Amino acid sequence: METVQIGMLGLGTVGSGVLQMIQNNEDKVANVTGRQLNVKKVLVKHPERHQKVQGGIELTTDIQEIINDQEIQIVVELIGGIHPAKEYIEMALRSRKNVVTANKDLIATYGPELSRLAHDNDCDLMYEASVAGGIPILRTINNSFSADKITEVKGIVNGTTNYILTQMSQQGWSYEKALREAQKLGFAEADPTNDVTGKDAAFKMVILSQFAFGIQLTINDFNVTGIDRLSAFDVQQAGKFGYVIKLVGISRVINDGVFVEVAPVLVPVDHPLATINNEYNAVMVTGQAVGDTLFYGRGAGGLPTANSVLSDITSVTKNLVLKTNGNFFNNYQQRYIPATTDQVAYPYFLSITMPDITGQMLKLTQIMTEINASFSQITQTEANGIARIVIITHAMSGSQLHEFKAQIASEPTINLDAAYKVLK
Ligand SMILES: NC(=O)C1=CN([C@@H]2O[C@H](COP(=O)(O)OP(=O)(O)OC[C@H]3O[C@@H](n4cnc5c(N)ncnc54)[C@H](OP(=O)(O)O)[C@@H]3O)[C@@H](O)[C@H]2O)C=CC1
Ligand SMILES: N[C@@H](CC=O)C(=O)O
Repeated sequence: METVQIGMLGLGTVGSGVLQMIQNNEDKVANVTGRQLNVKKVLVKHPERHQKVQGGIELTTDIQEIINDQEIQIVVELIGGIHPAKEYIEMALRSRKNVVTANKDLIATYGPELSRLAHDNDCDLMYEASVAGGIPILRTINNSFSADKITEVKGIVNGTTNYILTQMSQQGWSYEKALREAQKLGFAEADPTNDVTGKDAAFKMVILSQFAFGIQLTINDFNVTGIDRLSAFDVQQAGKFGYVIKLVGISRVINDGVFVEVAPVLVPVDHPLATINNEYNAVMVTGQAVGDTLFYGRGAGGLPTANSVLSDITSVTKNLVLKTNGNFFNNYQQRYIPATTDQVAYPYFLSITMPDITGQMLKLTQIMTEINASFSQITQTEANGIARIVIITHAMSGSQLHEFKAQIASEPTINLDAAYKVLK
């Protein structure tokens, strides 16, 4: 049987998982594709850390050793970040090597440019693992929603923050301890800033929106809020109201436009997304014909993510056998029209603090009446010289929220600490 030679860039959490899967499952892969897979060379930064690598695999710190190797037909990029990953992928594609990557930062930022380069060189560029780790969501949207009109894609698409929120609420861990553990387990990015600030989830929503709606966004086109400023008080108070707080990405068609956001939201405890814990992710895709569908699985971690990388490697291999490489991974294209804030209506959780509560409830009621909004739940507490009022509103538009914030800002003794959407 012929062998397809692979050059891998990176041998960290995901790279090690890919190596393990290729070695453990070679019979099945050969049966399915008609080819043996062999990882011939691996690019790393610190070769001294990888002395235990076996199986005749050559370690290198020089990308040219992979690019100039005529036997290598597939380059698997698992180093992460934009540079030098972008340049390495460009070199590989220009050398007519097919590319598989798990790099959402890169695909969300330069996906169209790299896809065009791949196409121009008759090569595949596939990136199933870039969204929701082990959940096969991109191919599912491509293949199984090819005719249905998708109206919304939303979900929990970052494993690190979901792990942190779960440990904080279920084990009472501090934010710092939960983050350290997520790093140890290999869920977090090399620099976890993108995880906790919502940027990693935003990259994934850019890619999901492209697959679901054919639109090309950047993460600067929509609001991105992470969990790094979420307070333990708000998490507890949401629980008392019957909600859990999750970092949720939403991409939703409203009239002719699309509303996109990544932010902490309150999810009712009986909503399917409320039950997604630890590093698990879930993506809910709503189609006009099919209605709601839910895809659930591990969103981070070596082997789950490696499974998605392997699904791309086997797809590329089948294309090599059939000589059909060079098609776009996704070629749906529509113009992006952002939904206006007037059109986007959700109930809100508003967390408000003040030194003294006297007369403030009346003030808040007046503001809500002025902006034509109303409360559905409200609670007040006082501790350590700080009074807090927490409100859940009925649905209000983004413009009403904006007006509420403006009026609160003009009140010297009232602070709006948090305003989170509430899922229905
Ligand atoms: N971890 C996860 O759960 C998931 C990760 N991803 C994505 O997969 C990719 C890889 O992630 P992960 O495995 O966690 O990352 P790691 O940080 O664990 O591993 C990165 C690897 O890349 C190597 N590397 C980094 N920079 C260079 C460079 N300039 N030249 C050569 N080698 C380099 C490192 O080498 P060395 O070991 O020698 O230092 C290391 O082996 C990222 O794009 C990430 O976003 C996607 C889904 C889930
Ligand atoms: N850091 C990411 C890894 C997978 O994409 C996450 O936590 O989800």
